[in-house]
Order: sequence, then C-alpha cells, then structure tokens
Amino acid sequence: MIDHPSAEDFRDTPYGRQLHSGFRLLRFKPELEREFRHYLDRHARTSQRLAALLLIVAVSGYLYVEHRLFNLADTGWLTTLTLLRVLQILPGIVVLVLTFYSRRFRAQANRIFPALLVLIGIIAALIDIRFEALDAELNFRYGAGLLIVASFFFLGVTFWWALLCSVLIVLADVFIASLILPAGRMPEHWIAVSYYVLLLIIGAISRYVHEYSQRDQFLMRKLLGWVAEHDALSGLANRRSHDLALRQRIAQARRDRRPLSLLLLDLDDFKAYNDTFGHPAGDALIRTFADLLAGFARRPLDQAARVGGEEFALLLYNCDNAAAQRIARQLITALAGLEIRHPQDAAARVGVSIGIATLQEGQQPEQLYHCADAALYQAKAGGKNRFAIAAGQSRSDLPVR
Ligand SMILES: Nc1nc2c(ncn2[C@@H]2O[C@H](COP(=O)(O)OP(=O)(O)OP(=O)(O)O)[C@@H](O)[C@H]2O)c(=O)[nH]1
Repeated sequence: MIDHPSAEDFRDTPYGRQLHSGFRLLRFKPELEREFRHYLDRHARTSQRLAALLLIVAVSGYLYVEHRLFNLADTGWLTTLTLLRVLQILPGIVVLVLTFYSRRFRAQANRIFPALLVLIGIIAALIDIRFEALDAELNFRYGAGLLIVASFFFLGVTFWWALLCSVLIVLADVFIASLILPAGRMPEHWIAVSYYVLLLIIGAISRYVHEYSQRDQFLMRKLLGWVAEHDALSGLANRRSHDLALRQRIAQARRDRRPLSLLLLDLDDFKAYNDTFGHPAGDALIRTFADLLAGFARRPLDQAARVGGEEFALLLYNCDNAAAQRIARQLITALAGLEIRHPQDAAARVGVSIGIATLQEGQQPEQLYHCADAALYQAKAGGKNRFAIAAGQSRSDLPVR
C-alpha cells in the first residue's frame, strides 16, 4: 500500500484505488496496465531509436576492427562472424527505419523488441563463446552483458519483460557454451556467466526502482487529470468538463445530424434538508443523487455532471425531446423510489426539478444551457418535483406523481 494522502481521498477513482492497493509486483489492474504500457511506449521512443543507432554503430565498429586487426587463421570463422555481426545489425536498421516511417509499427514495436533483443543477445553470446573456444588473442567479450543492461534501460518494456529477456540471454549463453566449449573450459566460462548474472541483478534492481517511480508518477498524473475534470464530492464531471462536453457534443450532433438534449436538475428544498438533517447528510444526498444520475448517462457520449451546489446536468446524445421527457420522468420516479425523507413533511419524499432543452438549429452552447435553465425555473415555479420543457419545444410541465 502506498503512503499518498491522495490514495485515501480518491479511492473512488481507478487511479486512487490502484495507489491505495499498491503495486509492489509492478503490475496494475488490466485496463490501467494497458494505459501504462502506452505511456511507457510513448516515453521510450527516443531511447529505442538511440539504442538501435548505438547497436548499428557499435557492431559495425566491431566488424570493421575484426576484419582489419584480427589475424584469424580460421577464415571460415571470419565469414561466419561477419554473417553473425550483420544479423545483429539488421534488427537495429529495421527498428530505426520502421519507427520513423511506420506509425503502425511504432504501436506494435513493444511486442517485438524483446524478441529482437534476445536474438541479438544470443548471437553476442555465440560470438563470445566461439572466440573463447578459439583462444583468439584479441576479441570483444561480454557483448551479451551489454545487451542485458540494454534490456533494462533502453527498450521501454516493463521490468518483467526485461527480466525475462535477460534471463533468456544468460540461459542461452550457458547452453551454447556447453555445446561449443570443451568440458575443461567450462569453469573459466562460469566467470563470464557470473559477470552476466551480476549485470542482471544490478540492472533488475535499478529498473525495479525506476519503474516503481514511473508507475507512481503515471498514477499521480492521471489522478491530477481526473481531479481537474471531476467533482470531488459526487465523482461526476465538474462544471468545467460539462462546458467542454456541451461544446463538443453540439458540434458532433450537428455533424451527425442527431438530436441532443440537455437536462438541468436541481434538488428541491435542499437548504431545508441541510438545515434539518445537517450538512453531512446533505453531502450524502448529493452523492446518492449523483449515483442515480450517473446511471442515466448510459451511452458513451452521454454525460452526467454536477454544475453547482445541488445542481446537476445530464447531457443526452442522440436523444430527442420526447425521449428526454421519458428520461426525466424515470429520474423523478427513481428518486421517489429511494424514499428519502423530505425535511419539512415527514409524509413526503425528497424530489428534483428538471428543465429540458433540445438543441435547435443554429443554437450556441450558452443558449441551449440558458433554455434548459429557464425551463428548470419554470418547473420550480410550477410546484417542484416535475420537469418543464424550454419555451417553443413540445409542451409538458406536468408533475410526475
Ligand atoms: N451539504 C451540502 N450543501 C450544499 C453544497 N453546495 C451547496 N449546498 C447548499 O445547498 C443549498 C441550496 O439552497 P437553495 O439554492 O436555496 O435551494 P433549495 O433550498 O433547494 O430551494 P429550491 O431550489 O427552490 O428547491 C444552500 O443552502 C447551500 O449551502 C454541498 O456541497 N453540500
């Protein structure tokens, strides 16, 4: 469990829940984990390209030196070595070219990077062991070790993937050594293996600490975004995101030629409720009503928001005036069904007044909001616990009882 004050405050959000339950094994709940991997991928793009470039430059350099300086009597090995070096460079070139030219590859890259790295690592181990067997005076050793380090820091894959890659490289090294080296040379080779294992442990510890703080930062950023867009008490969208959604949905409704309705809702006699039952009970009522309202924003483009103290908005996409009236009626009935005691009349229940406006030709967001607000005023003036429709739209301001 993480020691963030926000973890406790925002347990209703996926980010707060994850902060609260912790992630010592470096794993989030599936949906968050997917989001985190996209985030990791976006941030690792530059280091992935640099790693590919470094691989090309370093291996080309080795190849050049091996050809110019090595006096390899076994020319068959020099040919194989050249082939293996080219095989090591190729994935680097492919990665570099594709990440610059193909968007689709960029999105898929994280899946194949580990496989490419293991392949390059196995080739590096093979080259090292072959040199070891040949007893060549000069050779570039411990290439597999460099790849173990790279897997932890350059790929933008998670700790667990990097660990898996590194373990596979070490195992492949031991396996290839057991095939190529005479039995008497194995003890000497274990020194190289111990070096790889040490690099693996150092890499894994550093990467674990780094990824832990990356995950923490990711959750905090997401939480900050959530706080900016939501109302802390009810968990619904706040006024700011309602204003934004209203503008976006109007533009979308115009483009798609779909109806759009806005319901403004205001809990009745809320001041009296606060005065009679206390402010905390008032807060609880706001939360209860918010939960009820959220259940009416059923489609992806619908939105339930808290736009003021005890004022709410329900934005319904592809919903004409008749459907909006049906929903308003259902809402009033559902609230009555909760049987929340009225502050002034023990026999009555808490109710809500609703103003409905449906988007008209050429109407601006402020005008639509104003129409719904005027209808809400009409519903209040007409006796509360009812809905009213904006002037000029189809008539009905009858109480739902
Ligand atoms: N508990 C609680 N009360 C709030 C909150 N925000 C605003 N209020 C209270 O809500 C009350 C709103 O009162 P009014 O605007 O007079 O509305 P009303 O009493 O519902 O009257 P009608 O709308 O005419 O039915 C005020 O007393 C505010 O203090 C909040 O977050 N929690």
